[in-house]
Amino acid sequence: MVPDVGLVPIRLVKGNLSKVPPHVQQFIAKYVQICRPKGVFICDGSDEEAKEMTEKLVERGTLVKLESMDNCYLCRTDPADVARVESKTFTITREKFSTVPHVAPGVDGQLGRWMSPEDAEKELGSRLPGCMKGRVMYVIPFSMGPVGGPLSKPGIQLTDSNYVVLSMRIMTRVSGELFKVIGEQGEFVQCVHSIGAPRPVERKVINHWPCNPERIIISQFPDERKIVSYGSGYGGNSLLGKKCFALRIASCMARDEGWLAEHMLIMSATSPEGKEHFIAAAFPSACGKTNMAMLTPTLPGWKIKCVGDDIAWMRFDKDGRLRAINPEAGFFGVAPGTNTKTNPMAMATCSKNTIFTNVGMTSEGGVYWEGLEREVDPDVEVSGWLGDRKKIGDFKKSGIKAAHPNSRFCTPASQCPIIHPRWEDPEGFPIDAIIFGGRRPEGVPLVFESFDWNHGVLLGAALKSETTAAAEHKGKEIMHDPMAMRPFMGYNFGDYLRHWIDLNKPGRKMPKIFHVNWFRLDSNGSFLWPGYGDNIRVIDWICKRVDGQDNVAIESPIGYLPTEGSINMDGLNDSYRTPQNWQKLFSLPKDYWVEDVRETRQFLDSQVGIDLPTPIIKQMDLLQERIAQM
Ligand SMILES: Nc1nc2c(ncn2[C@@H]2O[C@H](COP(=O)(O)OP(=O)(O)OP(=O)(O)O)[C@@H](O)[C@H]2O)c(=O)[nH]1
Ligand SMILES: O=C([O-])CC(=O)C(=O)O
Ligand SMILES: [Mn+2]
Repeated sequence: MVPDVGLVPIRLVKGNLSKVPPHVQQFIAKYVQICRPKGVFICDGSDEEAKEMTEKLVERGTLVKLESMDNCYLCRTDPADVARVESKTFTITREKFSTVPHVAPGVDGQLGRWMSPEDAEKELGSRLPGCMKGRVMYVIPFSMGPVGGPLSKPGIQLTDSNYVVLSMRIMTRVSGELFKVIGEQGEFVQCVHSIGAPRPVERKVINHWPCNPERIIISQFPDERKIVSYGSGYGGNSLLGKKCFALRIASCMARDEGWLAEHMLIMSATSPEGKEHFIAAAFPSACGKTNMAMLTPTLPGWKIKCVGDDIAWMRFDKDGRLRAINPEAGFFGVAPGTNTKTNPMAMATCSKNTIFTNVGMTSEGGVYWEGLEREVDPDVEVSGWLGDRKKIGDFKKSGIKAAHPNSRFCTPASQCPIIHPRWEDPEGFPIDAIIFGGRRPEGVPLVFESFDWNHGVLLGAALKSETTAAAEHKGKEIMHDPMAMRPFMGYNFGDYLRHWIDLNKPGRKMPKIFHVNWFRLDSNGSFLWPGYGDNIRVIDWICKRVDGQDNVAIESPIGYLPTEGSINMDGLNDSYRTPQNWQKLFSLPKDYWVEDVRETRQFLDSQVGIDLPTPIIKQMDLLQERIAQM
């Protein structure tokens, strides 16, 4: 029920309600009525607004100014609020099976979590009323994609967290202009966020980071294009434009409107001959998208340009090309492991105007995390994300991490030195290749190519990876993460696969589909492949395939593999260039693959059940037959 605006006093702290279209006013009024903030602040996205807010947060202690950097700030969260909480993330639809597949009886479904509208009302009804008492409700008008662009979508986020306001300004396009756009278009995605800590707070506030981790709920209502998130201030839980909107809600919009919303980076690779190829790649969280999107090539003559590092919205144009935009405006990147060797472009990007969360801070007011050992003076003292002060070496010795493994930088994409000069082109870029990949310590070669589109969709559906710190999982295990979308699926995964398969229509130029694995290990546990900038060697091969070179690939049971020597190893350490190493990188142990495909089949059968599209079942049959004959 939407209350009459006239009946609800919207006490404005700042901003101008007259520019806000009536239906947006109603949305605000409804949640003022429910959440009871002490006032409403309508954001305009201006720099002054950010400056004022930042100063206030520094005064309060929520942000620490990083004195040796340019307009950079450190935020430390409550240690109980450091990652996405998949177990508390739900999709709410009337019909259960529009959200989740028909899993086999007795099987615990892993592809999406459904909640009934009645239960959602109960859960939210016990949380939202009065949840913003004593706090200001900020109204953030934002656009995913360039404002007003043909592939773009607007949203309004209500939040009681200033950290979220500042981060949303970096990650999305926040602008008062959007009230006009929404006034004209009508539609917008409703995003409601509360940290769940009304004043006076009942739970002890740690690190000036009020939150309510015991009661977290992240709820998506695809039919209403609405998101309600409660209890967490962190990342994908709270920056609602990102995973909740641009993946979970947008994948439903994409299903309805015939396009794709995917957990993919977008990059361009220009060969020494000057030919530019556009690539989209899906790897699960913390598996290398940001790194690949802006890699520094070690092969001479290649140029990489970054379009996006996490999310791609893609739609076929009238000429049958799949065009991709990056709906985001910033990078929310994993800090540990990032340094001037592995990812110099990310280091340059986050050297100014950046908010760091849960990293360490040097006594000089710089940042420190695991991976920066060689770039920070070893004699300098670092205060870790938990507040303990030690020298770098002592962190190492004690086994305590200076930065949380999921600590992040939140930084404007426009600052990336190799951002594509047309990265904000509202029409997007034509994708030549789609890559899937994960952390696969065993059995899976560095790169292979699907035989065709449907086989490629199976590669995505069968994606697995070792778990990382990006979500609440404990320990390392190989987990299925189909299409790198398991935590972000907005609807029934069987329907989603069907949607992918149905995209292949006559007259369309379908991208080629590949699978990569930078993470295969030697018997002594070290990586067989140098990774990072050397991944250009694999991209080089992929581009050759896109250009139709037949002599660089041979058929194998799992797809086309590079012919020996067709990956350029020039300049690599001798140990990488031996035939033995090639063998280790590309071997297909039969026992491993027999078991892998059996396990994948069992996973898809039990998890997707009768919703599994016939073409995927057929692809599984073919794969299993080919492997049996190995
Ligand atoms: N060995 C190896 N590690 C890599 C490579 N690329 C990335 N990594 C490591 O993987 C971790 C995550 O990399 P990111 O690029 O931030 O992952 P992401 O997919 O963007 O993660 P999200 O932002 O969570 O979606 C970092 O610690 C990297 O150092 C690679 O080619 N080889
Ligand atoms: O959602 C987040 O918190 C960060 C992210 O990009 C991911 O986990 O894939
Ligand atoms: Mn991500």
